[in-house]
Amino acid sequence: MNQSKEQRILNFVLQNAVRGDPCSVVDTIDKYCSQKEWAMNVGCEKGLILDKTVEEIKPSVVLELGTYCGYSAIRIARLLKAGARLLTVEFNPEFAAIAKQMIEFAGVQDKVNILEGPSEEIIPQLKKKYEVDTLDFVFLDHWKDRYSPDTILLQECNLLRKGSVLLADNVICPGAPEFLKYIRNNPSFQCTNYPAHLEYMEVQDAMEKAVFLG
Ligand SMILES: Cn1cnc(CNC(=O)c2cc(-c3ccc(F)cc3)cc(O)c2O)c1
Ligand SMILES: [Mg+2]
Repeated sequence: MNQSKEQRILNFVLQNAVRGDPCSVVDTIDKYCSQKEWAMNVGCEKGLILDKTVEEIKPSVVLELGTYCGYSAIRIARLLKAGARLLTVEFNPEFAAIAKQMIEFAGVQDKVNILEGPSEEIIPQLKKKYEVDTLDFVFLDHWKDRYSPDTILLQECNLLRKGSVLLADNVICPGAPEFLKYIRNNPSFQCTNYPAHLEYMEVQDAMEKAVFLG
C-alpha cells in the first residue's frame, strides 16, 4: 500500500530533522513542502505572523482547530511558557496519527493535547472534559466553512473572555468569505487583516486577527 503524502513528510522529518528541536522540525517540513510536495501547513511567512501573535499574547490556554501534520502546533508550542498548554483538534485520524509522531519527535508533546474528532463535538466538551475555563488564543485552520459556525459555538459555550484572540488562516485562499462577513460586522470583535501568500506559493492569501471585546 503506497504511502500518503503526510507519511512521506513525517519520514523526511524523522530522517533529516534534529529530535527534540522544534525549529529544525518546522524548517525541515518547510524544506520538503517547498522543494518536493506542496502541503497545507501554514508555512514560514504566515508562520511568522502566528509566532508574533503568540509572543504578544503569551497565552496560557490555546485552542487550534485543524492540526494536519502538527506544523503549527509545534510552532505554537515551542513559544509557550512553562505550564501553558495547546489543545489541537483534528477530524482526520490519519492526520492526527502523523501529527502525534511529529509533535513527539519535536519534543513538545508535554504542552500539546491532540483531540481527535469534529470541532462541533469537541468544542462543547472543552470546559468539562478538558478542564478549560476560557481560551486566551484560538488558531482557526480547519475546514473554512466551519470558521464562523465554530466562532459562534465558542461564544455559546462561554469559552471566550474579554481580550481572547482569534487568528484565522486562509481568509483569501481558499477563502473564508462567510467568516469575514460575520466577524467584520460583529461589534463584539476588533478585526485586523494581515496580507500574506499561500504557503510555498506566489498566490495571495491573508490571515485575519479578531479580538473578542466581551
Ligand atoms: C483535508 N483537510 C483537513 N483540514 C483541512 C483544512 N485546511 C484546508 O483546507 C487548507 C487548504 C489550503 C489550500 C488547498 C488547496 C489549494 F489549492 C489552496 C489552498 C491551504 C490551507 O492553508 C488550508 O488550511 C482540510
Ligand atoms: Mg491553512
